[in-house]
Amino acid sequence: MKEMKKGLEGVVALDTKISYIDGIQGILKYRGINIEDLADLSYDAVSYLLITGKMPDEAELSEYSRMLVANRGINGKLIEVLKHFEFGVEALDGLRTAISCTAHFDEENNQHTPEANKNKAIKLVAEFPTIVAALHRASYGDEPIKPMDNLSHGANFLYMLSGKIPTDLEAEAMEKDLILSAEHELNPSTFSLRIASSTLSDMYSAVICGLCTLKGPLHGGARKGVMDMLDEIGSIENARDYALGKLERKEKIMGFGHRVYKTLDPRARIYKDVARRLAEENGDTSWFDMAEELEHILYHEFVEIKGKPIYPNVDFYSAVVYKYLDIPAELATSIFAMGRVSGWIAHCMEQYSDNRVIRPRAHTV
Ligand SMILES: CC(=O)SCCNC(=O)CCNC(=O)[C@H](O)C(C)(C)COP(=O)(O)OP(=O)(O)OC[C@H]1O[C@@H](n2cnc3c(N)ncnc32)[C@H](O)[C@@H]1OP(=O)(O)O
Ligand SMILES: O=C([O-])CC(=O)C(=O)O
Repeated sequence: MKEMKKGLEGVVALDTKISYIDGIQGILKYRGINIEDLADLSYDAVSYLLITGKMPDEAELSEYSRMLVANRGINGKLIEVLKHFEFGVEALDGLRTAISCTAHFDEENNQHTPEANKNKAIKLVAEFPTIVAALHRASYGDEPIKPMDNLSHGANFLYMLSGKIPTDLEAEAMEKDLILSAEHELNPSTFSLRIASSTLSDMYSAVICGLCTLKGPLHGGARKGVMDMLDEIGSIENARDYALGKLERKEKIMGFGHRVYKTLDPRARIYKDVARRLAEENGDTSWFDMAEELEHILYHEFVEIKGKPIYPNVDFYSAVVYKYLDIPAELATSIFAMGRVSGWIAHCMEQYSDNRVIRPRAHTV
């Protein structure tokens, strides 16, 4: 039996054309394009790029956006189901069940043709924001707000959440958030989705595997963890004691560290810039200042204790962005999933297109 690598660290499990990470230099590309360049596009364009492998031309993008807009509405039966969820702690529990319901309502669910999969992909990308917003409103006894056709994917989500049209900067922040969250090679949720896809299970089931794996606090759940942590710290003066206390108790600090990046996650840099701009627009930079202080403290403390720094990951400044967008912490993981769903679908399709069942071995002790 070969050497066992705990947590599969450094193990290469498959070939992919979808994304590329250089964890030493801090480079991330989707389909060969740097994340810094993608961050200025629309989520629709990036979603199309991830799923089809090709940057859309004007006509292709307009047709893709038209199809997404046409599929934003959700089934009335689903809205009735959402009203029965007790929720307020982690919306992803409701989202997971809701996606399972949408599979029941889709007659193509168990059809495995490329055409059926293309239709499922559109429905999933289009419906995620509507479901998350409707779930949230239902938890307060409010009726869902109908999607607005002329708003971008991100801006429409913010509108469906609160009923207010977002400012230009808020809309830009939401689009960027979805783009930056959309894809990250063989992260845990994508890996679990690829395993499900490799058994030739259907796309909804594979996406639900992704959702369930994203939820954990060591993965996408860390974004909510950061929002809760910022609340707990409360003010910049408390940041040092909080960080030192955590390190002394050998507890993980949410939003820091990464299996692959040994330098700053390139997405964190973009998020930080957006968070700073939102703080300035808001006229209250306290969340941003507290986060930046924590980043500096941890960097220096890690150098002191472990001889190397620790950096914020994608979940750190995204949480600060959510604070300024007035997004409740319990929605953070579900909003991450709204972006990631395009990457998941791309991986599901890539697995189907050149499949071998994923089945490693265990070392029996
Ligand atoms: C979207 C995403 O999934 S991004 C990641 C989101 N998750 C988080 O933010 C949770 C906090 N971070 C972590 O738990 C980890 O850094 C992970 C899960 C992201 C990566 O885990 P691994 O690659 O297994 O690293 P591991 O946990 O072994 O950490 C290596 C060392 O750094 C320390 N370390 C890593 N992250 C942190 C952290 N956030 N806070 C404190 N110490 C940390 C570990 O204690 C360990 O120290 P040791 O060598 O003295 O034992
Ligand atoms: O790649 C990972 O392990 C986690 C991550 O950053 C992501 O999923 O975006």
